[in-house]
Amino acid sequence: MSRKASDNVEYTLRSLSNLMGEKRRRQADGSAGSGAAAAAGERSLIAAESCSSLNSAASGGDLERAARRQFQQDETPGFVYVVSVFSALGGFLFGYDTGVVSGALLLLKRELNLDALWQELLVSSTVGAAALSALAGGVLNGLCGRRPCILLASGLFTAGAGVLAAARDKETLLGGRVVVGLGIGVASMTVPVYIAEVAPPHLRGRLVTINTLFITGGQFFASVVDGIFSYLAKDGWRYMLGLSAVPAVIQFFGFLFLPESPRWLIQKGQTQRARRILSQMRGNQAIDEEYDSIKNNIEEEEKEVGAAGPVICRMLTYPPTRRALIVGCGLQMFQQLSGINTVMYYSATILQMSGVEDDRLAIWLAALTAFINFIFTLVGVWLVERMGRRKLTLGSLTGTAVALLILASGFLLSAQVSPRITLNPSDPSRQNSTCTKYSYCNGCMLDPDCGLCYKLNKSSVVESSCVPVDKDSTMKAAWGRCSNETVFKKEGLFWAYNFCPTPYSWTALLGLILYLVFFAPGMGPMPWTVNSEIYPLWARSTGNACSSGVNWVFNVFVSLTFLHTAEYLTYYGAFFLYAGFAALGLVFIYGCLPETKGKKLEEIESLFENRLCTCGMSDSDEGRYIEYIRVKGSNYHLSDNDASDVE
Ligand SMILES: O[C@H]1[C@H](O)[C@@H](O)[C@H](O)[C@@H](O)[C@H]1O
Repeated sequence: MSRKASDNVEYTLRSLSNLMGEKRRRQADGSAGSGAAAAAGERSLIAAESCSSLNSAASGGDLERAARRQFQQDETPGFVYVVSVFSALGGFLFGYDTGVVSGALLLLKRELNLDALWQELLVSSTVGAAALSALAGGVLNGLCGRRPCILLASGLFTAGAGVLAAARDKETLLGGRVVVGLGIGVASMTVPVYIAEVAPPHLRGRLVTINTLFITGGQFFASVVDGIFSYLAKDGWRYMLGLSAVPAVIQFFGFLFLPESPRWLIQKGQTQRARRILSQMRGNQAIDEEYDSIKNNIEEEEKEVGAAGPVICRMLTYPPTRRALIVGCGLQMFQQLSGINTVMYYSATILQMSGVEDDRLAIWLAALTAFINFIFTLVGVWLVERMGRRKLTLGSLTGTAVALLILASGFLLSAQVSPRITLNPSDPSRQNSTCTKYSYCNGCMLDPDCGLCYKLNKSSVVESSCVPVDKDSTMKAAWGRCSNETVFKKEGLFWAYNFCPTPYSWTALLGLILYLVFFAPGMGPMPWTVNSEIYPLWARSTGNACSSGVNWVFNVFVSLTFLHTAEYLTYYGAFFLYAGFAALGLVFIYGCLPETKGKKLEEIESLFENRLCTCGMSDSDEGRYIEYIRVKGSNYHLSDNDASDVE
């Protein structure tokens, strides 16, 4: 089954064009002349061959013109983009439905009187359901194909949005959130696979990364919708939760007209349909070679791995797929362990900590955070085919780890200069409260039931007291000086829930911004992109199901443990811990993640033939651009050093 890259030969004038461009650049440098002559003498590669088309274009000018003409004609048809964008609506819904709930909860908890447990249930039920359905999605994808799974996901999104918008009680809401979660899980594992399978190799990274762009776009859009409808105290949450039906319906109807993945069809023996769809996706480009390569690959796979036993067992017993699975799941695990969702969730507090007093402003600034995540994912779309997956992921995770250290240091410095509590007012209802036991703001801040009421003298905190927070709104105290928002603000009092006002708060803000700038282009999208390409066809659905499942399981794990981790290790401890995970992830990625840029899906398996985690050793080869050119049945392997041979 293993195919050496050199077996997958490609006759490509585009490569010639690239090589000639390189040659021209060298000539312009004035240094190419002698080198070119020597190299040409050594291997008069192309000229010596009897390829009539090349011979007829013997002069460099003709050849170049022919290459350019071919290059211009080889344009990717718009259809591939249409298909990718329609599929990526699944990513948008994933982002929207995971992002919108925080704003909806602010309104819901008042209207339906939700306690902490119910709020927690409404958030984690979706993520938990997504974990389960991502795992089940593997079987569905293998049996029914990618298209029915995308249709199923959009159906679930639509149904879930309808139930949520019309819900009369919390139980119905819970049901709706579970249905939406089932849709998210199926979409999160199917969409990247589908896009990777229809995209041409040179655009695959970019098109799959667009799916993550849609995820972060969905999160941004959700935060804007939350901001807008937060002004509508009654039923605002119905609009927030119901709006996702719009893109879901668009995707559903769009996909009724869009095709199945040609690779899946070939695997199922529906070769005529597969050929038709493949040529639709490739426009004027010849598809024979790609078609044969996919077909041969499937046949070889069947011969070598056999079809007996569950796919996951076959994957685990066959070393290349076992290694790919470890890399894919490892990437997803480290994505979540670097704390993205905690940082996003916590952004409003970090912003408040840095001096944003107004609650509404904090909501809008949280939308700004989501916007930074979105815009820098766009940078990733731009970079992925330039830098390649490996360098982009390594660079991104290094920056993420440094940003986490800055974020943690911000919290650490703030904790060290944590204001002292100087006033201890007694509860008028004489109820016992834990809040009075804290002598410093730091302890008060970590207790979810308490907040700090204080005044400012220049920039120092004075007359501070730790008092219970109002059960309905974390923006004010349950009783005392800070219990009436309009009055206490007029009197020059401030209320801090979840944070302590200190002169170092800006460090945390800097850490937050740097975190998003570095995380979003690489660690955000690459785990999804890489997973969509590293498994051979027979293992692709199962591989993606497992790795998406790992992503969701760690997502739940990190979100559920954050508050406890912060309680035991304090905030800075929690962020130092994430920085530690990011550092471990760096070692893992440096050692184990091979470069998949520009390779055909069928070639990628050969990257996992060597022992696991030996990629770091071959880093020096990475920059070399390798082209395989078939000239009348012969295979030539040209490194960039051979560019001069072409003319
Ligand atoms: O790739 C995405 C993206 O980075 C999102 O912002 C994040 O919320 C998801 O958990 C992650 O899987």
